[in-house]
Amino acid sequence: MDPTFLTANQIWWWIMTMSLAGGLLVYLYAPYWGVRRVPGPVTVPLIGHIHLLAKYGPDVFSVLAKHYGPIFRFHMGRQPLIIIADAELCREVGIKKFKDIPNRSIPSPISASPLHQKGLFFTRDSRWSTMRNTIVSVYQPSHLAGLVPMMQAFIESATSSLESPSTKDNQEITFSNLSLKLATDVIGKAAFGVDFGLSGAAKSAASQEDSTKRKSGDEVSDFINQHTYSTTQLKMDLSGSLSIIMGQLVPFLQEPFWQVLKRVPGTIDWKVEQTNRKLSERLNEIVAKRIKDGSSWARSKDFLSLILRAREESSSKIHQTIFSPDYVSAVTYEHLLAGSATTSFTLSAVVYLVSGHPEVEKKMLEEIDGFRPRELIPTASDLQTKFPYLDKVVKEAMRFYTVSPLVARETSRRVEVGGYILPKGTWVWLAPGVLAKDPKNFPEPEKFKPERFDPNGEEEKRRHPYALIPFGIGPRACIGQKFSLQEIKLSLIHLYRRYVFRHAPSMEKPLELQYGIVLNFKHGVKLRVIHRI
Ligand code: HEM
Repeated sequence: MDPTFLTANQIWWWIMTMSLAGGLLVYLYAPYWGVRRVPGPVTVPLIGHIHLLAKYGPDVFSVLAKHYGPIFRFHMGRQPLIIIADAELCREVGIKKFKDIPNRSIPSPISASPLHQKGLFFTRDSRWSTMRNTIVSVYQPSHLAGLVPMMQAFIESATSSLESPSTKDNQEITFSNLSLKLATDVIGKAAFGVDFGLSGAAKSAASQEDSTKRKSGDEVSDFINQHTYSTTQLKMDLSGSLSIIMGQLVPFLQEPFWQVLKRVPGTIDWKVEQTNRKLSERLNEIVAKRIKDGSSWARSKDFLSLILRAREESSSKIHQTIFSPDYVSAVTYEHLLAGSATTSFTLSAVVYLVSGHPEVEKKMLEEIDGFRPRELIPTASDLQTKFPYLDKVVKEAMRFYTVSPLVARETSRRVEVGGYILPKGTWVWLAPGVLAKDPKNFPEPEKFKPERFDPNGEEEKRRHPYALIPFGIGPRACIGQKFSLQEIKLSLIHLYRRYVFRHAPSMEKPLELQYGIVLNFKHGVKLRVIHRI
């Protein structure tokens, strides 16, 4: 046979191979093509820019913003993100063009988890607005004000170990553990009406209005372990499960990988599946029981009861369908997810920063000590109006360590942003973490200076109104903002009436952070406790 001629079979294989290679190239480059005019670094096939995350850590977006300007491309594997690193452009995306960009993109760690997808965070369009309008009523100021005694009871409980006679000055504690237990207990009670009992002995006010019997210790810690595992596996870099990694690199392979690996005992995917299934079953049980018990939760003020009541009272069929039991479970669980790690991180960040800045600590103590009598628990209104310096300290800590440095959005139609036309389905991510370190709005951004928020100061007057957006922006901004600030300020007042803190010798310098679904402390916040009284 003449070797220069190919057989029909060989030609067929050649065409197939070329078509597959061409198809794969189109698949890998299609999302890039629509946004190719937006500037960005050169992409590495398959991994995109993920290696830059490893190189620069959480600062990667500030580094890229300096180089490429206020709007640039960052590829998570095949998926381009259009990063918005400018306050005015954030206003454009989050508020002015909200109708064109109303939803969040669903990152691959979430796409395999219906539990995480059915909450408010990832629901879309009209389902989201109906859910949000109902849920928002739970955050009325009068309801939040009524939560102060419950929050205070958990704060006292969580900090009671610091007061024990055996506790000596200079005792070293991992404050971030204490604050996570506290925040999880508070949100567990507020969301489910269940006392998880992590913060120590449950105190009276927390237990009094408890319509649900306290669960046994084992059952609760099991639930919390599952919650922690499920949350910490939602990783954005390449350290998650194999199916999540595939989802980052070649998204269409995520589902088949997940379907296979979740059946293979010992793999992370299998463990995640087991955990999420148990978590969902547990949540569905709580919801089903609450629906069955009917009148017994009629006066309960927890989030789950309020949602169920709104659902019962609504004559609208749509309402009942939108709040089907699985969505009620998801949205209630989401509170635990969205409200515990974020609030706890912020509280720990404040205490860590104040411990290293005695001049800030002095002013804060003067203000807290000036609120009398000493035993008086501030009301919600006191918290909002009588602690202006504390407000500045919390704001500055949230600027210094922005717990959600990125806020995900997705275009619903073709839209122009910052001079670029973005096709429908483009992932547009706001970068509050970059804005917070922009010297245009925050001179000397690496200095911890609560005074920069002085309303009469030049810096505050000159600053763009959306330069600090740790809770996001526009109609989709954080629903729990007032809830968490109330809890954080109440905790700080309780703590600083009794103690001050210093960095423990075992605390690393500089502080190391790690990227998960939100920012976290790599080795915890370790402090020495000094009694004031
Ligand atoms: C310091 C504490 C917190 C921080 C920094 C924080 C931050 C955020 C951010 C940045 C967003 C995205 C906003 C956007 O897309 O514009 C968000 C959304 C959300 N947060 Fe928070 N959060 C905190 C506490 C809480 C708490 C305590 C809860 C629940 C009680 C909560 C529930 C939610 C929910 C449900 C959403 C989704 C809202 C929607 O899509 O309509 N968060 N949060």
